[in-house]
Amino acid sequence: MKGKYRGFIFDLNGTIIDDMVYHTDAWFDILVSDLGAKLSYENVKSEMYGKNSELLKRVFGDDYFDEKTIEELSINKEKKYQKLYKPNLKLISGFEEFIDRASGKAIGMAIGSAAIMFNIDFVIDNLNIRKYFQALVSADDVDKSKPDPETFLKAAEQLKVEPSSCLVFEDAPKGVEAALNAGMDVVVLTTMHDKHEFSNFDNIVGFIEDYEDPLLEKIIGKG
Ligand SMILES: O=P(O)(O)OC[C@H]1O[C@@H](O)[C@H](O)[C@@H](O)[C@@H]1O
Repeated sequence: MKGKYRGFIFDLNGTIIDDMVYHTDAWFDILVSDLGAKLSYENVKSEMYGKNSELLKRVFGDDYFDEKTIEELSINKEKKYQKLYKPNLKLISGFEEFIDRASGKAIGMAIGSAAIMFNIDFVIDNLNIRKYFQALVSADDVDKSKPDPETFLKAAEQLKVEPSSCLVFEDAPKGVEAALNAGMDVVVLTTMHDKHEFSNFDNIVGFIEDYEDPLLEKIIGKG
């Protein structure tokens, strides 16, 4: 496996930071408490993929909100999320050491997220990790988000690495599906979903809890 990959593409939420519970809480507040959607907490969790606009249209129907309202709801959700999560904002264990080593081995590094840039900026600037990434692809940069492959294909293009030489780091089944659609292998972070939820996929090279896992040494080598 060592030397197979020339680009690493990281999902953001649940992959670089362990924050999915804060997204679920913020979405539950907006969708259920404020807007009256008939969804359980578990339903909210399973609807939470893709762009905010895609999620709102999936839950309420395509024509329920105008674009201006969708934009406002999306920003309100992220402000709520950032307020809830900020006191706990931290990288998943071993992440910075891992990307620092990968950078030293000339592996290109990107973020490919369904989050809007407002959230990507919030994470990478507060944690001071912007310097590691040569490409950032957010919800604002694609027509269709995950499970569509556009996010990861754009990241590969910006890194100037063939999709087949990119390794994606993801925590969500829809993200693994997006990587499969892009022709990319995946390492799955088990922060939010159990292993059995990924049994349909054949592009997974391994499951890790954090970046201290020995699997990563097999991928980039020692030192
Ligand atoms: O693609 P990522 O980085 O996991 O981000 C996904 C999440 O990004 C959040 O900003 C959205 O509001 C969530 O609904 C979505 O699940």
